[in-house]
Amino acid sequence: MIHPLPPLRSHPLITPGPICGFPAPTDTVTARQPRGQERAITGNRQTSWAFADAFVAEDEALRWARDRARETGLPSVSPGTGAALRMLAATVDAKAVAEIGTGTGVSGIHLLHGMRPDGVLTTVDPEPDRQQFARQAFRAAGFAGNRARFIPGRALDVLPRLADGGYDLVFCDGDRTESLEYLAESLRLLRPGGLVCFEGVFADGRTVDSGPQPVEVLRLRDLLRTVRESAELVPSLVPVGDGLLCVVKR
Ligand SMILES: C[S@@+](CC[C@H](N)C(=O)[O-])C[C@H]1O[C@@H](n2cnc3c(N)ncnc32)[C@H](O)[C@@H]1O
Repeated sequence: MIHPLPPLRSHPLITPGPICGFPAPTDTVTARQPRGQERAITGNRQTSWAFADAFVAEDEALRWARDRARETGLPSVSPGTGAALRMLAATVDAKAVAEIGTGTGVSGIHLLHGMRPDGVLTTVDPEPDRQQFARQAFRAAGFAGNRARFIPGRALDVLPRLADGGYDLVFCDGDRTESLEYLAESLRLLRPGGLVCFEGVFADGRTVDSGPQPVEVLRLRDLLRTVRESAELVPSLVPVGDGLLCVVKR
């Protein structure tokens, strides 16, 4: 006997009414003039971008960590970038993740959510006050103290002390002028099949701007060229947040 599927709305995980900011259903579509249509599509693209960035909801601990970052004028990963990091950590079944640039812990919480329940995040930042906020945020998010190892210091002083091939994922969100050095260190730290991600490679649009650019943008371009030309790497530049460069080490 075939049981008819229940209507979608009656599923316990699906709430009736507008969800995730979808517009209300409509029966009528008004024909538009071509120019109006172009404007609408451009507007829809921006709305789609904002929709994608807010697609995965953030909890109280993440909001707290974001507020601490905002108070100190520190950028943190966007919700969409956080969701991508969480998904990527889950995809590689990450047990060991290294993070450059702890900040107040926004990216760290997302990474920990995606990692295995016994996974450990090693996070490096020269500012102990920021790491202290991150420690509190991780606790508020429900992670046991042994899930994170906080190392105060600059990445290029600390990373050489970490084990070769011992990491599933490296997330780089520190000093953009050191991007190429972070790549070299990350490739040493990663196991084959591991993943390195770089936050902020669009540099607010300056990476593709033809005008004169600061050294951090020139280094980001060097990074992009290097990963694109390497036969050992599988790169993808994901247009989320301010640009997330993801690179798999074969
Ligand atoms: C953009 S914030 C990181 C935000 C964090 N990933 C988040 O989403 O919450 C950049 C951080 O990198 C740190 N930083 C700057 N230079 C660094 C270096 N050489 N090594 C490691 N971290 C560095 C800064 O102190 C700052 O906390």
